[in-house]
This record gives sequence, structure tokens and C-alpha cells, in this order.
Amino acid sequence: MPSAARDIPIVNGHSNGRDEASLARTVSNSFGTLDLSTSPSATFHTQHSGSYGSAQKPSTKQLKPFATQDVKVLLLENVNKTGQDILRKQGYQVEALKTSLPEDQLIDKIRDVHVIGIRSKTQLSANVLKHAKNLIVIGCFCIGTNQVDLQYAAQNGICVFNSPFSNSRSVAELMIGEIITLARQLGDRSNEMHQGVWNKVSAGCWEVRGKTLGIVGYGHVGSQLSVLAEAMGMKVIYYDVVNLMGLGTATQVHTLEQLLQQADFVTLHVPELPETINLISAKEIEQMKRGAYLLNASRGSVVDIPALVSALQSGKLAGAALDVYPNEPGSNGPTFTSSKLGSWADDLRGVNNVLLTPHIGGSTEEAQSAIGVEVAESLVNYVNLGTTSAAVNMPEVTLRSLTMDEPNHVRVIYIHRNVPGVLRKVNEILGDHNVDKQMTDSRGEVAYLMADISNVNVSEIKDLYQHLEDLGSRIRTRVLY
Ligand SMILES: NC(=O)C1=CN([C@@H]2O[C@H](COP(=O)(O)OP(=O)(O)OC[C@H]3O[C@@H](n4cnc5c(N)ncnc54)[C@H](O)[C@@H]3O)[C@@H](O)[C@H]2O)C=CC1
Ligand SMILES: O=C(O)CCC(=O)C(=O)O
Repeated sequence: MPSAARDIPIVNGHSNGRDEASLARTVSNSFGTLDLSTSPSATFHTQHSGSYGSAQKPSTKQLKPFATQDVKVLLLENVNKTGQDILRKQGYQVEALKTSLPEDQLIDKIRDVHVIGIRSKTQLSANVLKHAKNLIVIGCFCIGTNQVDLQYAAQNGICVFNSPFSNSRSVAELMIGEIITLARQLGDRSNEMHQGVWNKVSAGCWEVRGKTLGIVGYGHVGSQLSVLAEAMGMKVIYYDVVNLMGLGTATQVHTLEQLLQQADFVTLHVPELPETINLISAKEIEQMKRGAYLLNASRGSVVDIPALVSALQSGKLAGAALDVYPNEPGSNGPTFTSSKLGSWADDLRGVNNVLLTPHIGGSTEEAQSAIGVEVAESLVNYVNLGTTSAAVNMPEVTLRSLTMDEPNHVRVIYIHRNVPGVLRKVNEILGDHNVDKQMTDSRGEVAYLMADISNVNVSEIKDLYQHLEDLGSRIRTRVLY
């Protein structure tokens, strides 16, 4: 990453052209302005050995990257108010939009911001991210992170967070609702009634008790669903690329084909990966039982829609439920049409016993509120403290918080290419000070070093920062104090 391209004020105030006196003001102004609960290490803060009674604990020093009011945050896709509030409470400038943005508008907006929060629609491709010269962190307020070029982000020092399980239960409950709805053809009956048609039938309508549910991807969602389905008397089998212990009496099968041959209902809960694209296509549908049902709440690319439509039209499958699509509208409105999305949209609307929902698996008050808190806290901890716990594209690095008893300490964060010899060079630079603690870890081509050093005067910070920036291995340097 060419260092000159970055103009984020990485050292408190320096790149905003502030002098040292105003730097000092920025620092002292930041004391006590934060809710201490934002410290990720508050719960495992190491005490000075025996020096403090419980009434005299040193209070946590809140590190700030630079004046918090300079931190620009863009939130897209209606991120929950819980998340917006946490970010606003920090004093950050937060712009929150209800929709995602088309690429040209996104590129325009992303140039300025330090933090972006998205859900599943916003595509943060390398092409978009290359314009994001100030961006240090991305928050995916959802589970899936396939919409972000994670590797490009890491290689350019942009950390990515998500919420790994806060909406899993909501998705699992939707699946249960849909399994019964499909088994009883409730979608069609309800549509008929809305058109004034009374159609009392039992042909092709079933109880779910005793039927076999085949879960593909037995992670957070799949395993929750497993428990709920067994409670309704279903037999549960699952297929996963990893060997996993089944909950209750659920049984793992060795191949996808075995699952497809045995299941009455097949539900998909895998991430979008190169190997899950078209995981279910004509060949796999052929392996399913005649009269079975297919439910997809993972990603639209996992199912070959034309193959599904022909299986529904021919009667091979008795129904389907789709929550996700090969491409999805960026905002609410009359947009689920072939002219906007592709011929498959009208084809799907034309087949019976097919439930179509607008990617609402995780859309409950409970899930969105919890995700808002979880991801916003990760963002604050990263911006203010540099900690990467639970990051999806960076090594996980955290140090206990600095305290108010450590006034001349600074926290150095050095994201660098994972090549030999870097630590020696960094420690030569830090060696003029006392390195109190240091943690470093790598993930693929990128390494993340965090060090708390003491005896640093404010006047020395700029040079310290510059020496680190000048190292050839540098991806990004931040100095927090
Ligand atoms: N419709 C919606 O609103 C939502 C959709 N999702 C989607 O559901 C996906 C799954 O969510 P979680 O259960 O939380 O993820 P998870 O990561 O906890 O579980 C995914 C499971 O899939 C397995 N897997 C990966 N590749 C596989 C393959 N080729 N074949 C079989 N198994 C494979 C993994 O080993 C893992 O156990 C997410 O990645 C996301 O794309 C998640 C939440 C909401
Ligand atoms: O709620 C959303 O916007 C996306 C849900 C989802 O697909 C996910 O969490 O991966």
C-alpha cells in the first residue's frame, strides 16, 4: 500500500496540522469523556501487583486516535439505532442512510470516511476500497462478509468486523415457520383467500412430525434450527465440511448426496465461498426425493435458480422458500422484477408453493438491536484502542488498557507485511523508550503489532510515527495516546 496515499490523522491531531499544544488539549479533553465500558479489556484488566486496594484501582485511560469529532462514520442499509447511538456517543460524525448505494455514489462517499458500517447489500469490492483513502475499519452489521473483499482490506490495513451469531436464532425461527408453511401450502392458500378464493384441500399437505430435515451447513444457524426442528418431532440429519457434534439426536451424514437422498426438507446455511456457488444445481436437485422442499436462507449464489424453477414446474420438488437471491434490490419498493434483476425473478413469482421473502432472515428487533451494539462496540474499540478481537480479516490482537497512572505511555499499532525481520526493525525504533508490553500476530500476508511504550513526550510522537512509516514493510501505522 503506498503510504503517501493515506491522509488519516493517525497520530492525534498531527496530520490535521495541529501543533503540540493543541495536541495536548485534545488528549486531556478526551479524558473522562467516554463510557469506560467501551474498553475491551475492562473485564480482564491486570492489576498492579498488590499496590491497589479495590477502592484505589487505577482508572482506565481512554486512548483516542485523534479528536473524536474528526472521525467520520458512514452507516448504510438502516443500521439499527443501538449502533448509531454508540457511535454518536463517542462524538464521531455519523451519517446514517437507510439504503445501500450504487457503486458510483459509494465511491464518492467512501473517499472521506474513516469508518463504514454496512449490511449484506453494500459491495465493498477492491475497486470501491481503493478510493477509501481514509478508511481504517469496516463494520458488517450482519453475519455474512462475502460482500467485502476481505483480503484487499487486510492488505491495505482496513480491519473488518461482523456479528457472528446475533441473528442466528431469528433465521432458524424463520426456517421453522417456512417448513410448516410449505408443508401445508399456506402461502398459496393465503394468496387465494386474498383474491376471494376459498380452496379447502388436503392433497399434498403434510404434518412435519416424523419428516426428515436435512441441514446443509451446521454452524450457528444450522445448529439452532436443528434443536427447534427436533422439538417438533422431525428427524434431523446434517452435512458439513467439518466434523461436528450433532445436538440432540441429529446425525451428521458424510456426503451432500446422502443428505439430499434422505431429506424431505433441505435447508441451506453455508457461507458464500467459491465452493458453495451453485452448490445446489440441476444434478443435486435430481438427487433429492420427489416431492421434497428446498429452503435457502444463505446466499443467492448457492442455488441455481433456473434449475430450481424447472424442478418446481415439473413437480420434482413440491415447494421452495427463498430469502436470498443472485442479486437483490438496494432499497425497498417495487423492485423484485425481471426488468430490474434478471429473468429468474418473474419465473419464481410464477410457480406455486414458493415462498419469496426479501432477505429478512435476520430482520427482527432482537437481532438488529443486538447486532447494532456488538458491531458498534467493535468499531469503537478498534478506532479508540486498536484492538482487533473477533476481526474477520486480521489477526486478533489486544492488550490490557493503559491506565491514568501511565500518563506518558503511548500505544503503537503497526500493521505490516508479514515478512522476516520486521520485529527487529520496529523494536529498534521503539527501543529508545521502555516497551511495557507488546503483542504481535499474523494472518496470512498481514501482521499486526501492538505495543504500549512508556516515557514518551508528546514532542517525540511525530518522529516515532514517521520512523515506523518509513519502514518498507509498513501497511499502516497508528499511534494512540
Ligand atoms: N438470510 C439471512 O438474513 C441470513 C443469512 N445468513 C447466511 O447464512 C450463512 C450461515 O450462517 P451461520 O450459520 O451463522 O454461519 P457459520 O459460519 O456459523 O456456519 C456455516 C457452516 O457452513 C459450513 N460449510 C462451509 N462450507 C460448506 C460446504 N461447502 N458444505 C457444507 N457445509 C459448509 C461451515 O463448516 C459451518 O459449519 C452466513 O454465511 C450468511 O451468508 C446469515 C444470517 C442471516
Ligand atoms: O440483515 C441483513 O441485512 C443481512 C443478514 C444476513 O444475510 C447476514 O447476517 O449475513
